[in-house]
Amino acid sequence: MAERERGGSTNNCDHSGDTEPPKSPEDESSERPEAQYTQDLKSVLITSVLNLEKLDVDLYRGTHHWVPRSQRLFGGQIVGQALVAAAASVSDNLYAHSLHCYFVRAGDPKVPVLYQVDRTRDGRSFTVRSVRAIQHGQPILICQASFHMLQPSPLQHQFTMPVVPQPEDLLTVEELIHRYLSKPDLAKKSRQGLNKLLANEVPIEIKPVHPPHFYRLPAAELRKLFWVRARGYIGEGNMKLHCCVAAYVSDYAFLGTALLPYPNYRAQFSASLDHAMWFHNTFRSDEWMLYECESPWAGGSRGLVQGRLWRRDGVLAASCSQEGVLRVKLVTEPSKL
Ligand SMILES: CCCC(=O)SCCNC(=O)CCNC(=O)[C@H](O)C(C)(C)COP(=O)(O)OP(=O)(O)OC[C@H]1O[C@@H](n2cnc3c(N)ncnc32)[C@H](O)[C@@H]1OP(=O)(O)O
Repeated sequence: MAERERGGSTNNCDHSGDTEPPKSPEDESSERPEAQYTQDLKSVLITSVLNLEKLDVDLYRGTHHWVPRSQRLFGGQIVGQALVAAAASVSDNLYAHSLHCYFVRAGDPKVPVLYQVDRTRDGRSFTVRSVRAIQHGQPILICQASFHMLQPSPLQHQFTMPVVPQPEDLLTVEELIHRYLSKPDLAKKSRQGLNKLLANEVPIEIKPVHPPHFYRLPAAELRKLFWVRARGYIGEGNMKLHCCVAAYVSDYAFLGTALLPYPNYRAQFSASLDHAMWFHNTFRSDEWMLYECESPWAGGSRGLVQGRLWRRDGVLAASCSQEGVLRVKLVTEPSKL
């Protein structure tokens, strides 16, 4: 990991000495042998994106890796970095259980983001942190994160994970794009669009359960299901870090779920307004998780989306919610992703 100056880095992603949360037998998920991981490159999410530079007590600086075409900062990056900053000031026996964020200004990809942490309260079992992400002297995100000491309880239930094909039986987005690109009759404009998508250096891997029809109007599909994991190796590490990675991942393509019932409309302007997450169980963000996304409501140029991140053994890892502004126009072609 590249060392940062001035007091080192926050996520200290190796965390090899960190205490891990106790595991129940169903928590033991080992889908890829450790030997195979070691051949992979370390995830850029932990070497760079979530590796904040510590400037002072409770003050950090984060830089950008992948910037979306909108040229505003990716919301998941800001939430993930805010959670890294918050987690740095809580003790090792506390785990993030929820966060609530508002995106109040568009992030500027030309300058870094400062994260200022307020130690709101240290309780007996719960600890709360407030984080302001700042650019040009003004907040772009306000985030509240709460951490909890593990406390066993007889109350325990969850929904059941949807039955879907396993990731090994599905293609990645890149493989799907290559398949389209191999079609000789593909229009030049479509080819250019797909090549642009390929050039995206998104640090996460995705396998859609229902492969998108990039250039045909899809049948109205109300639920989005895809397998997702961080690119590269993160390792058992500590659970706080996996939550930060999941926060990053959870915002990717999330708001688009609210457009699924409207294949004839394309977003002219879309931006997430808020983002909330609840962490339920231990998981590894560098292992395949099923992201089940649905939109219970849209109206008034806004849409609400809700998501569930499932471990592949059927354990509910996290739940997410987001509202976004969606200003659309009528089109004859569907969106490209
Ligand atoms: C989908 C990707 C997921 C993401 O990661 S998004 C990244 C994370 N989220 C964000 O960056 C959002 C940050 N927050 C913000 O930018 C602002 O708070 C937010 C949501 C724009 C609201 O700020 P306001 O000042 O109230 O802005 P606004 O809504 O009035 O204008 C925003 C742009 O929309 C335009 N607009 C306003 N009313 C419109 C209308 N009726 N029809 C079409 N366009 C309209 C308005 O001109 C403005 O455009 P522009 O930014 O000036 O180019």
